[in-house]
Amino acid sequence: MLETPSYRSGFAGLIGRPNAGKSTLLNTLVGRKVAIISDKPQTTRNKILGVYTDEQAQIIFLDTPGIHKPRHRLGEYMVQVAQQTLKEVDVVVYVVDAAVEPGAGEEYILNSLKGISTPVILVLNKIDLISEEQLLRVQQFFQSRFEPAGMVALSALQGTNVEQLPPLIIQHLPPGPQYYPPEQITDQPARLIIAELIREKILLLTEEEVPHAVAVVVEDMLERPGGILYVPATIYVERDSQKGILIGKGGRMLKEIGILARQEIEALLGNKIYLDLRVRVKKDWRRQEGALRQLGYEVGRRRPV
Ligand SMILES: Nc1nc2c(ncn2[C@@H]2O[C@H](COP(=O)(O)OP(=O)(O)OP(=O)(O)O)[C@@H](O)[C@H]2O)c(=O)[nH]1
Repeated sequence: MLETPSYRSGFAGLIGRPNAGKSTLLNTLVGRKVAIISDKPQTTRNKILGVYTDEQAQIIFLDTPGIHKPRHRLGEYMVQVAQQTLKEVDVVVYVVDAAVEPGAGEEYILNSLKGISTPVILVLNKIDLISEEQLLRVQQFFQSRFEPAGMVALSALQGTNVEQLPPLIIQHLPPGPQYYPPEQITDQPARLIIAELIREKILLLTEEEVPHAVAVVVEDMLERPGGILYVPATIYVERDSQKGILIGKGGRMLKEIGILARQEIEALLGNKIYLDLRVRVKKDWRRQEGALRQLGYEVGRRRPV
């Protein structure tokens, strides 16, 4: 993990109408894996779309559900989630299709931005399709509605000016560590899958009351020298007796769970891993809202650390 005093890292909320070119932009910025990642169903509120890393900073792009599809009937919840996300991120990246005249969809988004003090970077996309006059017109339209903290006209598809975007975002990020190894585009789906695999092994090896009382949280995925991925994971149970069963005599049960899970995870990731399993008791976690939230069973912002 790179951690220098001048390094910056933080969250960018990606917004824009459907078809504005958000995925294309992320693909150009971050790499081809992003599209695959965004296909995976995820339950987290703030889905990580991709992670951009360079020498100066790391930008974690978050999805903003509820803002992308203004035509859909939105529950109050979705609107709240969207607003909340916009407030919580360090910077908002608003992607616009400059090849279409701004209409009701953009007005909806502009409205959502009202009353939010987060800096907004305006991306006028698809400049390969339009004349300079049209670009100027679109630019004026947006500038008459709000004050962007930065603006760039680019073509996500052709890559024109795309390199100008990260510096605009980075200047709004706080100092912080590199949360993810540079080659890792996102680890959310991987973490969830690994947690499920561990849980599956527990179900296989234990019986009765234990399986239902178990929650598994993969705390991190860190690259260690030699290409080994260090994966600390916590198994939560409700009672001391369950903890005893899971650990087993002389730690045998936990070891067995670890071996079985590790084999499958290595096959899945194609990487050597060091699985560091711990068992913790969280009394009656299933009944406690706070505990549930902590375990990721409810909406709530979780920094990826
Ligand atoms: N000509 C041109 N086409 C682009 C550009 N960027 C994106 N597109 C095209 O616009 C369409 C929509 O792009 P996406 O990246 O899927 O848009 P999106 O905002 O992610 O759309 P949703 O997933 O519906 O929210 C695709 O056909 C892209 O190829 C660009 O810079 N120039």
